[in-house]
Amino acid sequence: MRLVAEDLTVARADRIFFRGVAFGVEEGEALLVTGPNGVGKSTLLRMIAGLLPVPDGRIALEGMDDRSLVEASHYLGHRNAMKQDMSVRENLTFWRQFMHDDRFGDGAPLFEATESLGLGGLEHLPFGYLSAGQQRRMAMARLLMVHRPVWILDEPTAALDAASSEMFAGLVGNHMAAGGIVVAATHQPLGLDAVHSLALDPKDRAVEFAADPFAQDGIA
Ligand SMILES: Nc1ncnc2c1ncn2[C@@H]1O[C@H](COP(=O)(O)OP(=O)(O)OP(=O)(O)O)[C@@H](O)[C@H]1O
Repeated sequence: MRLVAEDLTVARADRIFFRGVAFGVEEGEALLVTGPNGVGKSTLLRMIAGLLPVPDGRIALEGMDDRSLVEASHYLGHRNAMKQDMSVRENLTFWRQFMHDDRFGDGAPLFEATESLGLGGLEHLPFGYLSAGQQRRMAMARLLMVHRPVWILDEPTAALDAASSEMFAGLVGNHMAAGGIVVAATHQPLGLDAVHSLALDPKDRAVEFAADPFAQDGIA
């Protein structure tokens, strides 16, 4: 299994940020995407996750003929994608049912996943009752509850204290040791081995408009 990008154009709506982006990430490796605010890290991650179109070039997961990159990926964005008024258990159960795929086998049971994140016993609470760091960690439980070989993580540790960041680095390290691939946008080192880095530099930004910059169609 290998995640590859070739001659990729990174663009959002009608704005082209970078051309010719390329990388390759093997099993057991991570790619850290770095760069200042607004440079295009989240845009690139959303393209890899299939949430934004690829205007030019190619992103693919090679060596998994029966599964597309989107099917093989977990995407943890800036936001946690959990309903504030629903309990933690209801939120996580929804995600397991929504993402379950027999081809990948079963993940950890709900209570084991929350325990692994140091949050066992809080499953009955409305998600909105948890602190910002607890919410972030609970959102990570779905990475454990549903197997996906590729984890796409947007600033995963932004709300976490040092101990929680270290715990998360351990989970990511386990995923990589089991042959998983990680792509993470981050402003902080994640403490991982086998890491490639892709620094998006504003100096290299293309900043082109692909079409009428005032057109509203296609705003993602
Ligand atoms: N929905 C959208 N439609 C059009 N442009 C957007 C949209 N969301 C973000 N942008 C623009 O795309 C550019 C890149 O944003 P992006 O979120 O990818 O940056 P980033 O590197 O992840 O930043 P940060 O470090 O602040 O998270 C920014 O100029 C931003 O204003």
